[in-house]
Amino acid sequence: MFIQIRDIRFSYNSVDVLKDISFHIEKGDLIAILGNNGVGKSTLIKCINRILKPKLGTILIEGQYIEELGADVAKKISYVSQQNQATRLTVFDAILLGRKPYVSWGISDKDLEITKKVIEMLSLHEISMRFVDELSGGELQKVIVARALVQEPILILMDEPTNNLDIKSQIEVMNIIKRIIKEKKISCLVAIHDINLALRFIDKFILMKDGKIFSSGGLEIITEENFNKVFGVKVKIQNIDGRPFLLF
Ligand SMILES: Nc1ncnc2c1ncn2[C@@H]1O[C@H](COP(=O)(O)OP(=O)(O)OP(=O)(O)O)[C@@H](O)[C@H]1O
Repeated sequence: MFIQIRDIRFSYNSVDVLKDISFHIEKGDLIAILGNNGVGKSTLIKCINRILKPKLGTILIEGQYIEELGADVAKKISYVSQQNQATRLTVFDAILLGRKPYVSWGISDKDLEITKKVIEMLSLHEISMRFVDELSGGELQKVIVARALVQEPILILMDEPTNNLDIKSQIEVMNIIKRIIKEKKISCLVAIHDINLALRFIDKFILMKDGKIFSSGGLEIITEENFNKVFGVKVKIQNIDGRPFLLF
């Protein structure tokens, strides 16, 4: 298996937030983590990225314990966080920063080459010399995704990548994520609040409730019964153009 998350437990002070979380991620998977505010989505992402240290449990990346990877974790996993500060850097430099895990004695031709390729891939060439703090929310988000990509990870963790974006930018960012997962044969785990956006673009889900996985799987777990229990509200799910759509 590509990535295995086994029996993860995590508490802030003595409050248990994650309780025995286990699941696996296959190559090419795009998985949405869905659940109410405070259920532990961000905490789970931070545990996988080792920003937080779980109290119990193991994570295996391509069969290797994550602890054994040391600083090389940053070459395997990239992280798009909820808060992204716009800085006084050009788009090119901000994306190049994603090569940091590989830079030892200075920036190499390979670092520049990969950065240029990703800029091309995400059609950012026209804004590559603009300052990041002068970009729109959607442009900035694409830059953040680009920075995660130049890291050449096998897994991208994303915490609300479409927050504060208009509909057009949300669709654009989701399409980019889907395309990249397919082209690069990597995997992506996304915590996302916009359920209908997730249902439109994503085919695998982890439904979280009370710090646990309530259910995980494909579109078959997207049922009114599951959603009523997970979100604690009565919802209706309808099929529109072959995709489920949530009404509430
Ligand atoms: N640094 C912290 N110290 C103490 N408690 C925290 C800390 N960060 C988060 N928590 C608590 O842990 C629980 C899980 O938080 P987390 O941010 O993982 O949830 P989430 O599902 O991502 O929420 P949201 O959907 O609102 O982003 C919440 O009850 C939250 O208040």
